[in-house]
Amino acid sequence: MRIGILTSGGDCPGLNAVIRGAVLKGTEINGQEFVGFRDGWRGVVAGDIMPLERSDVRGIAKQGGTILGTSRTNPFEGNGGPERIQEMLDANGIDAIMAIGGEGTLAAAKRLTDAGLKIVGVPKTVDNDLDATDYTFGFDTAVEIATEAMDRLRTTGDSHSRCMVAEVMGRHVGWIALHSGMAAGAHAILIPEQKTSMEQVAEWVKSAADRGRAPLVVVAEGFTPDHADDPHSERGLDAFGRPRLGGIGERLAPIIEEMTGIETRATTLGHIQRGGVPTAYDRVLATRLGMAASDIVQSASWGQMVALRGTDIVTVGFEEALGRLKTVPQRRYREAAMLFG
Ligand SMILES: Nc1ncnc2c1ncn2[C@@H]1O[C@H](COP(=O)(O)OP(=O)(O)O)[C@@H](O)[C@H]1O
Ligand SMILES: O=P(O)(O)OC[C@H]1O[C@](O)(COP(=O)(O)O)[C@@H](O)[C@@H]1O
Ligand SMILES: [Mg+2]
Repeated sequence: MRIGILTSGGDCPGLNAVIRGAVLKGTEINGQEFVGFRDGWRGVVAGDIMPLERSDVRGIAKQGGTILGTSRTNPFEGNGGPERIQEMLDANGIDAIMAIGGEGTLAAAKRLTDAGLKIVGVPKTVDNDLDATDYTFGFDTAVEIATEAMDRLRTTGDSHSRCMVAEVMGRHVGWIALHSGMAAGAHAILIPEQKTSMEQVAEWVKSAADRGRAPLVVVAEGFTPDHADDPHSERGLDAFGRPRLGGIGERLAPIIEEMTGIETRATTLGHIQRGGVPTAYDRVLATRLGMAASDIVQSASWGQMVALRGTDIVTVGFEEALGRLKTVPQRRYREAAMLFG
């Protein structure tokens, strides 16, 4: 069996560990061969293929990014579509595709599988918002980076008696904000799932300042204040037509300063959260998912993806994977909010 691997959508730390896990298990145990598609579905549509042998994945588990490159190409557009892709696979002797990506990548994979292509999936999202898996690789690394940044913001905030606003990723869900904010002892955490008034934010900030603390406010980029209708976006649309988020922290800082009288500074962490080496936890999770993905190709489980349930790697269908976003439950938000202010 010859398998083509692709990574698609936004990158995150751990993608290379998945590739290595799949190639090692596949070549050493399952008798498989591998090639890589460059830049996600773009490489599939264009037949842009690179070698992927055991020696090509040496030492890459600790490398950030993806050695295959990524894109947000839609495989049904341009010269794409299931017939053309099947022709390309036949021409290159490729039997199956292993797609590593988020809900968009898996939606494309499902449509192609429904049309008869042999595809398995590995879930990828730094936001940790896929409901069919308990955790995704990259999330732990992002939380670790954000927490370290917030620890640093707190010492400079303390020195100047300022309020510090830290903006983290999280388009639809506030998992990175919730976990890094709790870890750093934030005085307010603002997430997309929870409408919050600026009066409430100002109250938390003043309460922390009254106790002699430099307030730390953590905000997810997808947070919508209760006076706005949509998340803040000022950078146009991405390749898939979605608004590019980011900048809400800079918007909130002057409002907080105005309402509290406390000098306030904002920092947007942005892509720093997605770059660099993955944590040990993410390397282990990604390696296990890659190994399991090789196994489900071996069992011809087309239309299935590997997932984490508790501490076990399991298999779920693409429909289930695409069914629902994993949002922060109210009870988790309320638990964190008990410590605000
Ligand atoms: N319904 C769909 N049909 C085909 N392709 C899709 C669909 N939805 C999303 N995509 C493709 O999925 C990819 C991006 O989605 P995803 O993997 O979720 O990553 P991200 O959320 O980081 O952008 C792109 O290649 C996009 O064109
Ligand atoms: O700058 P890019 O590559 O468009 O990505 C930014 C977006 O990707 C995300 O990190 C989500 O990506 P995931 O698909 O990994 O969950 C968002 O938090 C953010 O809005
Ligand atoms: Mg996504």
